[in-house]
Amino acid sequence: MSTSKSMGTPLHVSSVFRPGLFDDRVAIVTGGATGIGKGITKELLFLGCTVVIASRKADRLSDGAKEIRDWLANAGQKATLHVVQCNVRKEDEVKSLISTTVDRFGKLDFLINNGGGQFLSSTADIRLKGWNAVVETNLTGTFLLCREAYNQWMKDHGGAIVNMAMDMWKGYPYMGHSGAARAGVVNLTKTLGVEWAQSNVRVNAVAPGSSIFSPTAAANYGNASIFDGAKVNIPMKRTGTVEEVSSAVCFLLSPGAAFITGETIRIDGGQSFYITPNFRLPDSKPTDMYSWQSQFDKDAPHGSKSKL
Ligand SMILES: CCCCC/C=C/C(=O)SCCNC(=O)CCNC(=O)[C@H](O)C(C)(C)COP(=O)(O)OP(=O)(O)OC[C@H]1O[C@@H](n2cnc3c(N)ncnc32)[C@H](O)[C@@H]1OP(=O)(O)O
Ligand SMILES: NC(=O)C1=CN([C@@H]2O[C@H](COP(=O)(O)OP(=O)(O)OC[C@H]3O[C@@H](n4cnc5c(N)ncnc54)[C@H](OP(=O)(O)O)[C@@H]3O)[C@@H](O)[C@H]2O)C=CC1
Repeated sequence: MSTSKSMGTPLHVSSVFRPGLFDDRVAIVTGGATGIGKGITKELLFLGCTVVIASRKADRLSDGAKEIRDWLANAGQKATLHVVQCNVRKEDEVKSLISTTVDRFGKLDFLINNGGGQFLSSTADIRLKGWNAVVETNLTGTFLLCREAYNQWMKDHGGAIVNMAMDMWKGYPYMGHSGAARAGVVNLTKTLGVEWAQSNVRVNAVAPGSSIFSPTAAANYGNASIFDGAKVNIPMKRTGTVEEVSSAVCFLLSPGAAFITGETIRIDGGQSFYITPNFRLPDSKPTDMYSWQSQFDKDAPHGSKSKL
C-alpha cells in the first residue's frame, strides 16, 4: 500500500498496486466520469496510466474530469486524462473513440467497458425500444468497443480488456433485459479470450453484486437507499465500494494476470452464492472493507474500518 500527502493534507489516495505500475500505458474507460468508472479512472491515473474517459453526456464528462484532475493535482501525481464524448450504442462514435485515442496517444493498451446500465421493470412491461436500448448499451456496445479496439490496435500490438457484468447468475428479476445482456457479455468475454489469445490480447470481466453505491447509480433508480436493501442477501453484510471493483480491474489489467483470460471475477461479498432462504446466516457485523477513504476516516460510509 502507498499513501500520498500534499500540503500536509491526507488525500485518501492509495492503491494496493505499486506506484508506476501502468506508466506509459494508455487506457479507455467508458463511463469513466461517474461511479465505478470514476474509481477505475482514478486508480489507473494514480498508477501512471494515461486515461481516456468516454460517455454520452458532455456535462458529466467535464464535471467528472475536473474533479479527477483536481484530485490528481492535489495528490502531486502527474498523468494525462482526456475526454471523448461517445455513445457506445453508435458504431461511428465507437470507431471514432478508438481512432482518436490511437491518433492522439499513439497506442491503446487497455479497454475497460464499464459504461452501461438499465432501468427496473418487470419483463412483461418492457417495451421493445427499452429492451433494445439496454441490450445495445450493455452487450452491443461492449462488442463494438472490443471489435474496434482489436481491429484498430490490439490485434497487432496486444492489450487487455475488462468488461462489465453483473449478478445475473441466477437470472435477474426486474432487470431481464440487462441480465440477458450481461450473460451475453460473460459469454462474449470467453469467446474473445480464446479467439484473441494468439494476438496477446486478454479479455476478462468483473461482475459486481447489486451493491456498489454511487450517487449516480442510486439516482438512476430515484432511490438513494436502494443499495442498502441488498445487505440482507450479502453474507458480508455490507455494500461494496468502487475501490473494490477498481482493484480487481487493475489486477486483471496487470502483468500479474498474464495467464488469465476469458474469466469473470465476482465482486459481490458472496451474494451470488447465497440463496438459502430457509437457512439464513445468523445476523452478524459487517466485515472489514477496503477503500482508500476508510484507511483515513474512522467513520467510513459503509461497513467497518479496514484492519488490512
Ligand atoms: C436494484 C438496485 C440495482 C442494483 C444493481 C445496479 C446495477 C447498475 O447497473 S447501477 C448503474 C445505474 N446507471 C445506469 O443505469 C445509467 C445508464 N442507464 C440509462 O441510461 C438507461 O437506463 C438506458 C440504458 C435505458 C438508456 O436510456 P436512454 O438513453 O434514455 O435510452 P433511449 O431514449 O434510447 O430509450 C429509452 C427507452 O427505454 C425505456 N425506458 C427507459 N427508462 C425507463 C424507465 N425508467 N422505465 C421504463 N422504461 C424505460 C423506454 O422504452 C424508453 O423509450 P420511450 O418509451 O420512448 O421513452
Ligand atoms: N453499482 C452497482 O452495484 C453495479 C453496477 N454495474 C455496472 O457497472 C457499470 C458502472 O455503473 P455505476 O458506476 O454503478 O453507475 P453510473 O450510473 O454511475 O455509471 C454508468 C456510466 O455509464 C455511462 N453510460 C451509460 N450509457 C452509456 C452509453 N450508451 N454510452 C456511453 N456511456 C454510457 C454513463 O455516462 P453518461 O450518462 O454520460 O453516458 C455513466 O458514466 C455499469 O455498467 C453498471 O450497470 C453492474 C453491477 C452492479
